[in-house]
Amino acid sequence: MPLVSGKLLFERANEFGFAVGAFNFNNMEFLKAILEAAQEEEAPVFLQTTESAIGYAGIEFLAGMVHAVKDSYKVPFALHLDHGRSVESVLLAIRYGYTSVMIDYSDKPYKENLEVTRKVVSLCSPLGISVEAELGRLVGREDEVESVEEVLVDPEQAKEFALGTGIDALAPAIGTAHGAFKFKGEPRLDFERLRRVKERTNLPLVLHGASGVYYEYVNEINMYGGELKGARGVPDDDVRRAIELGINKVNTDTDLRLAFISTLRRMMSEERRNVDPRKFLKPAMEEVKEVVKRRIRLYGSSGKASLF
Ligand SMILES: O=C(CO)COP(=O)(O)O
Ligand SMILES: O=C[C@H](O)COP(=O)(O)O
Ligand SMILES: [Zn+2]
Ligand SMILES: [Zn+2]
Repeated sequence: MPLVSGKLLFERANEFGFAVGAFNFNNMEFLKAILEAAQEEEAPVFLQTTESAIGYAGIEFLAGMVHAVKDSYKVPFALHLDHGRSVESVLLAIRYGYTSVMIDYSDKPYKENLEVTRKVVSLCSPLGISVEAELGRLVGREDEVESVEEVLVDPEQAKEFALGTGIDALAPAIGTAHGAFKFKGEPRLDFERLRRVKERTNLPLVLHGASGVYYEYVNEINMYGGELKGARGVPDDDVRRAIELGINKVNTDTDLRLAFISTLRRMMSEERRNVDPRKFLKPAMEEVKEVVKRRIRLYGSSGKASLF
């Protein structure tokens, strides 16, 4: 039971009005931290890997670990390809037993996004694999953008795209960005746009670039030799509001990285004679688990494993 189709997670979350946490992993430490946090919170989760995670560890390791431990956990989880950039990536994920994929052609012309996404749905849907796609673009604070209209999702187009592709979930760009530097000034999400996308599509919606970039971690990193001045994330209240307006999957990667790196930086500075990596990695893994639990609670998905 634990390894389930993303379709199931998306449908229940949309029906019951909460969001499932989607957490990125590249190695055993993050995967274990996510699964243990989910188990303790009795929450469903998406375990997700990007193409660069696959480039780093190898898909056979990443998928292999998930398949090897899947019966040791009781909560339902999906193995998801995050930001798949080609049909080949999707085919590879299918071959390795992923139960959910994202095809991200959002930076290509609309028609191309529509056609490729439709093709991915035709490949995945008969296999019970869910498909997420993206409309609009997520831009970092360093990107030069002429106008907001140009990069944020168009609700009317979202409706047409949903009908034209048959996707299971849509990631609408509403003003967030990936990484630790999301906003130049005050955080600003376009909630009205989100409300309209939900109204027009009634699809499960996904919030990318949602990390909180918590002050404690940023501060600790800066204290122990890091350089993250000006880092800024999405406030918890904005995440809650987005979920109220129809977000059903929230992607978090940066918060896990910050939890991990802040612990490593502190430990390596404090334990100067230690040469056993496990003595650094274990507390870093524990801190990742803590932040995953914190995020799961924020999403309202604690205890929701019982719905499956
Ligand atoms: O959207 C994400 C992965 O797809 C991660 O976003 P963050 O960088 O805010 O954690
Ligand atoms: O897509 C969002 C990720 O946070 C970036 O991940 P990546 O460094 O594995 O590509
Ligand atoms: Zn994208
Ligand atoms: Zn993303």
